[in-house]
Amino acid sequence: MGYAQLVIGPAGSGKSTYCASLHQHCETIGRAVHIVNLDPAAENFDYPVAMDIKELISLDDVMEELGLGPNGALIYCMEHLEESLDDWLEEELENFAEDDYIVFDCPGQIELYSHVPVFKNFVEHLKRKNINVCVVYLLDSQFMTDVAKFISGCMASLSAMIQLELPHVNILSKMDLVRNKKDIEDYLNPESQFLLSELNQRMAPRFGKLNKALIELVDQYNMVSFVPLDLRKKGSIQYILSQIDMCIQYGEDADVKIRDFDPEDDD
Ligand SMILES: Nc1nc2c(ncn2[C@@H]2O[C@H](COP(=O)(O)OP(=O)(O)OP(=O)(O)O)[C@@H](O)[C@H]2O)c(=O)[nH]1
Repeated sequence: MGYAQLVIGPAGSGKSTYCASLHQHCETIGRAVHIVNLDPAAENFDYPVAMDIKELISLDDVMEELGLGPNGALIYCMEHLEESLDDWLEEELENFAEDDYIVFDCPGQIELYSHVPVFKNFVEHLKRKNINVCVVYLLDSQFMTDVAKFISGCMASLSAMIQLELPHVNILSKMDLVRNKKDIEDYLNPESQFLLSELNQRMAPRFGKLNKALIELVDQYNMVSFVPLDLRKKGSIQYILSQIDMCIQYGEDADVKIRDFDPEDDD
């Protein structure tokens, strides 16, 4: 049995930074984790790259040779990955041991998880290899300055949840940039009518029913349960890792002791 995280989220939400911090943390606690780059446009990495899609195909080559723009070229690259699941991916996965823990750092184009079936097929392939996969969706905490951005971020996460049908952990990234916790509490409290009243204020009255339905959808899918990630706090990444481990049943048989961590603690 192997284990994997599929790290997704909008562009710039902090996916690669999370992967690098996770790698560093695992190194400190003596736990093996392999980070894989699945972004054909990525250039610089703060973690050792265990496997790289750019060895299969690179965005620059596709743009140059096919005369495509960045978005078209990205879709082309990912469709090429999809076509190469049984050969390139299969061969690359052979370099890992059966019970290895792999973290896939994915591109930020959100349509890859909502419209295009590439990641659906990618995770199906991993499942056939007996790998337990968890989706880790990062949302930038700065989205919580704007109700429309927050709702669209939630909807994107929800689409990925429905499309990929995997255990799913939502992370609120860049918590070090949140000056006042009160600012985000309103967004995360389903009881407060804050989101609905903000949306209603923004839009014409005829959208009232639509706004209500959207907010109910967010509540029903438990989308408000975000785990905060504050890289300044020592226990933050370990807390997130333990949540994900639980989802994919990693280390169930091992005698692992994880210090209880309260994400609200400052140390
Ligand atoms: N303050 C702060 N900045 C962060 C944090 N995480 C990421 N950043 C910054 O946010 C920017 C984007 O971070 P990345 O990790 O490259 O984000 P990404 O989601 O991998 O981006 P794409 O690959 O473009 O989709 C960089 O400038 C990071 O330094 C964080 O926890 N706190």
